[in-house]
Amino acid sequence: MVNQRDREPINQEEAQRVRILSEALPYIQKFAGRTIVIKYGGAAMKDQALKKQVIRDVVFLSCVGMRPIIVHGGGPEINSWLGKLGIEPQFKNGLRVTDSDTMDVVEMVLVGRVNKELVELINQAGGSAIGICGRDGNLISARPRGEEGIGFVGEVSTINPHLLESLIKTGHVPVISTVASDETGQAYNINADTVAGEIAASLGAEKLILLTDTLGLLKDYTDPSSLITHLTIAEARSLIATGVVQGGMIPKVECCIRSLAQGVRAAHIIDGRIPHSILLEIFSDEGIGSMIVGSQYHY
Ligand SMILES: Nc1ncnc2c1ncn2[C@@H]1O[C@H](COP(=O)(O)OP(=O)(O)O)[C@@H](O)[C@H]1O
Ligand SMILES: CC(=O)N[C@@H](CCC(=O)OP(=O)(O)O)C(=O)O
Repeated sequence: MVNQRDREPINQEEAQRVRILSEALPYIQKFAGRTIVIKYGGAAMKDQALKKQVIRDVVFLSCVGMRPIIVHGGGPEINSWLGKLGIEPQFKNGLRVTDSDTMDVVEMVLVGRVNKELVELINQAGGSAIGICGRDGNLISARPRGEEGIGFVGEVSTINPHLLESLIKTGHVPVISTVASDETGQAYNINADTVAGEIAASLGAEKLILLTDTLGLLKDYTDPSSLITHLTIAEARSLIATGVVQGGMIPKVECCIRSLAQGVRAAHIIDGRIPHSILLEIFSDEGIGSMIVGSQYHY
């Protein structure tokens, strides 16, 4: 071991490392014990190296005393398995048309593959993940969305947060697939953004973070320099009404608004393609991507 008096003076690289660690302290203190719901979308899951960084970020949050929960998607992987089985994926208003065969594939892919891979990666990175779907512990009761010709697409009827509360209190990281059943046991396919928003609301989460494949909310989504960094619920509603927010971004903004109205403190739409985007969001004042807040929020 080097005697302290013989040690070289701290070099620039070490100084930088120490500064970064020291700057993290106020955020660790602010968010320790707080629940952070992260929706990890299939679009941001395509790159295996990035996926491992997302997982490390989640394990980091858990190790410093925060309570992360992952709600995952997996749309591209479902499409790929449907293709292997000769079934053409179909969508209506961004939601998958889910007949009985498609429902079986959705459940097999989300619960059997995507969920277990994420659980495995978290555990390999030193965390303790538990994979569940809406059916486990009566977490989510589903009801049909009831739109003509859309099949077994569901929406959340109720959330029972007790199982999640006991898992996060004991340091586990719940990893949730968004398949749930109704009172007859019929399975439904629910959009993962919607589920993440409802879970965040039911737990009074500190933050809802939606990881996707765009910088955040853009005024003009062909122009990256038009990123909207901060906005209120009212401004978010007007972006939908004026058509600035379109397609797959509509359910994201809607679930942010719904969760904020039910007490979540801040909702973030961030770019999962940026390495360590979760840490960049949580451990800096400026954050990244777009942050939507309720009117009572103080920066
Ligand atoms: N105003 C906007 N700002 C940014 N992206 C937008 C906007 N309006 C629509 N989009 C689209 O929404 C997409 C994200 O939704 P989606 O593809 O459903 O993501 P995920 O698979 O992560 O759930 C973006 O890639 C972008 O094409
Ligand atoms: C009803 C509906 O569309 N369900 C989605 C559920 C998965 C999901 O939301 O995945 P992403 O977040 O990767 O898009 C689907 O079947 O693709």
